[in-house]
Amino acid sequence: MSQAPVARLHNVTKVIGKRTIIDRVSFEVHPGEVFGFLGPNGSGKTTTIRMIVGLMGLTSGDIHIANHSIKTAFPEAIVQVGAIVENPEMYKFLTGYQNLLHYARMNPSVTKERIQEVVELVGLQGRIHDKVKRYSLGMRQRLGVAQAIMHKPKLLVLDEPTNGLDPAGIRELRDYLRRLAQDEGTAVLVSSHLLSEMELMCDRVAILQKGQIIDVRSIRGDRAEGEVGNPQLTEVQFEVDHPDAALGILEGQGEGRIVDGLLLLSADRNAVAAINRRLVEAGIQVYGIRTKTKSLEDQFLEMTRSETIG
Ligand SMILES: Nc1ncnc2c1ncn2[C@@H]1O[C@H](COP(=O)(O)OP(=O)(O)OP(=O)(O)O)[C@@H](O)[C@H]1O
Repeated sequence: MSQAPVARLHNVTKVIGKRTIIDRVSFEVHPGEVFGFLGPNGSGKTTTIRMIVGLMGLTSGDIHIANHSIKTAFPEAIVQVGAIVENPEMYKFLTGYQNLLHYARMNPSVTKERIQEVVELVGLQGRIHDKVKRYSLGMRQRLGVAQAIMHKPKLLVLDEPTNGLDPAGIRELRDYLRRLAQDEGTAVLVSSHLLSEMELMCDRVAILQKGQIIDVRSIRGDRAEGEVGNPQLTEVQFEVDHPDAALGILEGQGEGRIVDGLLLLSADRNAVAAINRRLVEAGIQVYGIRTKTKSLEDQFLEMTRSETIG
């Protein structure tokens, strides 16, 4: 991507007491991108987000927002951030519009035209003059997002925005976040512990495990409609006469193991033919080869399984 990143985390580390909660986390979020911050409960998503939005200091490393360091140029950096980290405070006895007007008064740069614009962006135009107490959870969240983007921040940060939403609410959230990213060029950072939701919503995800980033990957673009997951990594099953010998021959060709007399390899799909040739040339009889494309779901579960086992 050629455009400068809106958010750049570089070796962000947080130590609380003697525990390193966040360990050298680095990633970038670009303009117009919906970026997922994915990790199991307790992996450190909220802590990282609190540092990005200035609610918590860093132990080391740095965060740049629109090229301003939050350590050395905090006011310039933070003005470019809109966020919903905890539940947004709304006056339930006022209408959605009155709530937005109330926040707009605190920020002289926000015009009535801008309020109208954000109301349309989040799709609340039909209900904006209803009292907030009559809003569903999804509508309250839209109002929260409308409020967070009123001052045209370059970065919008939402911590677990799908929590409590039904599938229709999640779909709507996805649609208006994409509209926001496309129409206003906003970089959107959303956290979640649910991969299935991130796959529907995001262009890229970073996977966090025990305070460390273990993977950053694209999850859109190269997959067909309805197909889930990234087709690059494949689990290949080789049925051979001597699995142990075959495993030895393939040492260094990717992760391998023997299960029920079958040799299982995690390998790039394109490498399968070369692996087969190597086995045959070494005198191994190959009776069958089966490939199974690992979905991002499989990989995420594999990556995070150690977390639950301990
Ligand atoms: N102020 C604190 N003092 C001590 N430990 C903390 C503090 N804040 C967070 N932690 C610990 O840091 C780890 C990461 O917590 P964090 O809330 O960032 O994770 P998370 O990925 O957002 O999880 P969840 O989805 O459950 O909120 C947890 O083990 C938590 O207990």
